[in-house]
Amino acid sequence: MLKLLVSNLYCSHHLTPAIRVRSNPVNSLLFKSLTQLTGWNRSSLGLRAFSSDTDSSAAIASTKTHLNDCLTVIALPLLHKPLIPGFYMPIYVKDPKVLAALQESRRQKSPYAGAFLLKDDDAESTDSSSSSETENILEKLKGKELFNRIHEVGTLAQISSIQGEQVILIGHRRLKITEMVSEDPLTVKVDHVKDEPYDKDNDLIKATYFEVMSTLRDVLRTTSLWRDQVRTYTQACSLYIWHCLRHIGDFSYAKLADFAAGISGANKYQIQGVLEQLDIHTRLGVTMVLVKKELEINKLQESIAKAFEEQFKGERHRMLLKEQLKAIQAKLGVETDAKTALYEKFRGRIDPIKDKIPEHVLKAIEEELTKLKMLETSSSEYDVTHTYLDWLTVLPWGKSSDENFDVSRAEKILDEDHYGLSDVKERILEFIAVGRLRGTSQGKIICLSGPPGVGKTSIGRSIARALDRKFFRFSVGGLSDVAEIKGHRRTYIGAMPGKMVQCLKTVGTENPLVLIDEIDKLGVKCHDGGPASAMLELLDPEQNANFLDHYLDVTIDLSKVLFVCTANVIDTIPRPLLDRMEVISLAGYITDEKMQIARDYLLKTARRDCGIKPEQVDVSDAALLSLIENYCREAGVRNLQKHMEKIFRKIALNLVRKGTSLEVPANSDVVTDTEDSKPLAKTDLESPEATSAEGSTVLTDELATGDSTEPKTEQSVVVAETVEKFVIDESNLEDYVGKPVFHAEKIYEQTPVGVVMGLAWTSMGGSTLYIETTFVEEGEGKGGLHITGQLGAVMKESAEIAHTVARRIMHEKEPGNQFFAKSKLHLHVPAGATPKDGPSAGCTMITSLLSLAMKKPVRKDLAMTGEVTLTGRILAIGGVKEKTIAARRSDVKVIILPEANRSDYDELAENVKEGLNVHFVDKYDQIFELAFGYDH
Ligand SMILES: Nc1ncnc2c1ncn2[C@@H]1O[C@H](COP(=O)(O)OP(=O)(O)OP(=O)(O)O)[C@@H](O)[C@H]1O
Repeated sequence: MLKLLVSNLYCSHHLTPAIRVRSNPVNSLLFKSLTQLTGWNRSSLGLRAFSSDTDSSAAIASTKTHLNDCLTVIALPLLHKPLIPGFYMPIYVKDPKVLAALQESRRQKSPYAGAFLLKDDDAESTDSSSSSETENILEKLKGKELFNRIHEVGTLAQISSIQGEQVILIGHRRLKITEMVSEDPLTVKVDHVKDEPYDKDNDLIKATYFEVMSTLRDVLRTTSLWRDQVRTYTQACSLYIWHCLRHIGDFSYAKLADFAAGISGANKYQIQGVLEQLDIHTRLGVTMVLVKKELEINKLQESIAKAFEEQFKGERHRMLLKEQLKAIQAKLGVETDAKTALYEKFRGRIDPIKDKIPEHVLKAIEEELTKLKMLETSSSEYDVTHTYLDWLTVLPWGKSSDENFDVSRAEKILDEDHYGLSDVKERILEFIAVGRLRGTSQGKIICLSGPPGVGKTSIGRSIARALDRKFFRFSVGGLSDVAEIKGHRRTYIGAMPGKMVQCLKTVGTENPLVLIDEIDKLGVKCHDGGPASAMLELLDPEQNANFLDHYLDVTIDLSKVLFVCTANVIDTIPRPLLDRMEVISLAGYITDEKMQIARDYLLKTARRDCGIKPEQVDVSDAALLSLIENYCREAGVRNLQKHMEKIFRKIALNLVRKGTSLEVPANSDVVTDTEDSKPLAKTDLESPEATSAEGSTVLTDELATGDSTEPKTEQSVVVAETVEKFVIDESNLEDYVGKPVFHAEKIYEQTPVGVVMGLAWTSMGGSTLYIETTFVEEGEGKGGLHITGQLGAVMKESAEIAHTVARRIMHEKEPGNQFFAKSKLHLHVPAGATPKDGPSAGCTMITSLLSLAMKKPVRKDLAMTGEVTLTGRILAIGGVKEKTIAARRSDVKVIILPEANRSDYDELAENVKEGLNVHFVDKYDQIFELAFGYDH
């Protein structure tokens, strides 16, 4: 309707007299834009004064014939609406005979024809017909049949131009058919119909005239399409409207009625009614009804627009509104093929699972689908809706993998994948057993904490395999943007959902096991603590049943997801998160354990990954031990694994160089060794990032199938005839991995006076460290302690306490000893570059100071740990397991631990405690005896 209005208005010759053109820049712009919008040129816009009922029409096209002479004309049928005098109308003439006749009449300087509206046939509804169907109707209608189908009253039309089949008509005056002259082309005799005379001063006519005029002004002002175009395209249009409005007053009563009818969105019969109406007052009355209706429609559109705008604020929704208006305007019910296909695709996704999709999500999907139908495919809003629907419909609504709570199977898988870790495995089995009894393992967050490379991630993967859940991993180390977790709002360009939604899409089930790596390195320092609270929202079983991703904008249920977090230390995990977690600690491995892991797991995996057969390599135990002790002194086995890979890569290169390689790709996981063909902990399709360097804060993710992937053994492998065997032992290890990085951890074979070994714990695991004290100078009143070694505040205080306690003990043991009173001492903790802190070195410091004061070294192979109070009480410390393992690594034979840690020690596995002589103390005096008594 509005579209018609625009086309009529632009093309109306009624308006052209109103534009008094002067040559100035604004007018030039005006005509430029009008010609752009209408496709008309300057002359065809009829810029000179033009009256539709006078001879001056010659100004538009040079004609010889006087209008009054046009009494026999070719009858042109009009399909969509009648031609109102003063308006132009392009039509398509397919019939070559009619076209030729029209061209001939132009050549003879009598370019006129009669334009008559076609009556509807009951069987054909031309309004809804497509253009091709319409052409068919016109092609079929000829001669008498056509004569019977056209309205009697029509318009004398000037043939302004003929381009191909397009003929442009300009309406001049009303005609009435009197008789048919010839059939092909249909030619008719016509009378020129005159308006009935009327009294210009009649108040009733005047009032109707003004009412039509003011309503018309309102229509022009309120038509949103006009306003939009004026705002968007060109200022010249506003000038144009301004001219229209100003000069409507210049129209005669009859012309005003015609103009109003022409620009209204009324249907063709209503306009035909205006055309046939010769009584001016009645014509004005009828058009008044039409324009008032137009105004009402405009107002309705306005209020719909406002309501929409209020409901959906922001640019995105304004665009949506525009699209909807366009859709209304064009009355488009036809979708493009692409759009229909897309619509069908989404329908195909949701229709089979409708009952499983939560109601609120289904509602959102349906709304978006309706919107998609109305949007233009070229609009940006269409793309946004398309992507949004893609996400909403692709999520695994109601789709879960069947959970397996078979404890013995789980035990087998855990053992298959990991050596040792019996306490950890036990905890996991307990967890699975509870899941079996409850029927679900929901509502728990497991946190695996421990130093790098101890197998936290791979344990997570094994749990997924044991439970038959899909596996997804992502790291949150250093993450500070909440959007990574909760997604971006859809209004942002390139908006994406958060990691969790991406995870669900990737795994395709509602109940995966999600491993969140490095939760202790979550960026909590950001001003609103965003990531931590977003994490809480994600992990907390109370909240995650209604997790709101900003992009999805509908809540999703994450309560079926099993979350496993990993952390190096638990101190930095935000407290509310930690409270909800079930922490399982992995302390690190002793040398024996590493040997087992290296031989039974890492070596085989590394060899297989390099495509080397078992009979081609022999790695001796001595070589493995040397690797562990001299190259990879770490709590975990990551570095050890890297060294193994390095060795096998070198062997692979040698094999290939010597041409004795197997004829399989180096990265193939084909093995012929049946002994080695048992599955080795591979639950997933590992991404390269999954084995990235320690401490990496790069956000990575990976997908695992959760299914066991048995190594392929059947594939045929051609083995070279002579298989060279590579033997790796201590003597040639350097050729493969270079010079040893570490030498013995012990700096001293026998600790000298003033030096005592302590036990420390860091996020990288446990380690041994020496406390060294030495005498600086002596003098009256010079007693004091200088401290170095990058010690933190707590450790510095601990040194001061140790100095005081040592002085008191010395005073008790040797009352005359003035050593502490007169000596300036220096206490240092190597290595100087490593920052250290904590109170657990208190007892070691006292012992070191007393050793110096008494000039007596402590007993051999002794290490200790414990916090000391000013009165000499020994308090509990943390990391007993890590410290014990570190002591074993350094060949310590005697360790002193606080009595309060006895139970922690008792819980340790026998192999960890093996060969250790442990003493539990609660007073420093006991340590004094143990360190200097030598008898024990
Ligand atoms: N007990 C074990 N038995 C067999 N293999 C192990 C064991 N512990 C660790 N590994 C292996 O060591 C490698 C490193 O383990 P993983 O990546 O799981 O360490 P992590 O504790 O997650 O380290 P980070 O804290 O750096 O993420 C893996 O290949 C893993 O299979």
